[in-house]
Amino acid sequence: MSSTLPPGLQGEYEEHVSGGDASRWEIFDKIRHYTNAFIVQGEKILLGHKKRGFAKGMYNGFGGKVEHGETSADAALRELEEEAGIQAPLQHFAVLFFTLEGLESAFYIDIYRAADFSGDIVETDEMRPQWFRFPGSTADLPDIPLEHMWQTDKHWMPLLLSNRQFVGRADYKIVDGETRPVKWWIGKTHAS
Ligand SMILES: COc1nc(N)nc2c1ncn2[C@H]1C[C@H](O)[C@@H](COP(=O)(O)OP(=O)(O)OP(=O)(O)O)O1
Repeated sequence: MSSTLPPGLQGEYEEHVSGGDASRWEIFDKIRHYTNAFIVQGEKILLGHKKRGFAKGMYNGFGGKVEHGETSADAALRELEEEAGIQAPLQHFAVLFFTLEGLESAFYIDIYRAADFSGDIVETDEMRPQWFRFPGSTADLPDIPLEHMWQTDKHWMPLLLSNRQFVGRADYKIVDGETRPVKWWIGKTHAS
């Protein structure tokens, strides 16, 4: 099954969803390592509204570049504290690999997940944190704002919420002035 994985990914996964078969996978020279952390508690998930820089105006988990000399796990903890003011027992959960037309490096993103956290959630210069309810939940919270997230997030968000590990790749291009996925593949762990 691993032979079906797109370049940039490793492991044993079964196809969950794919698209854009008319395109070939983009070739990449350089990879930049990033993290992205999600607090998933009961039937709610904590997301941040990006206030500046890359992907300003979009919602995402909390994360950023892994700095020189730092492990991915250290970077995930640092970015969560810098962007949301909290500490959490983050567990490595998934890997996403993206190329974005116009950027020199591909993104290799370690996704982390935790159910608990400590500290007070605070708005920072970079992110405004907010809780959202799971699809189907009656909690008094807004729905996950998928229309203001990266377009491929809707394919793996159900796996994150249902605690199914996954890997995925998407190649994004500028089409009619909009950044859109032209080819994608998401794989999930085999059912036990
Ligand atoms: C293209 O698809 C993407 N989808 C999702 N869901 N997340 C993505 C995608 N591409 C990048 N990301 C994530 C990876 C990181 O968590 C952030 C980007 O981090 P940022 O550029 O803000 O990194 P910092 O180190 O915080 O940067 P500055 O210190 O320069 O602000 O998006």
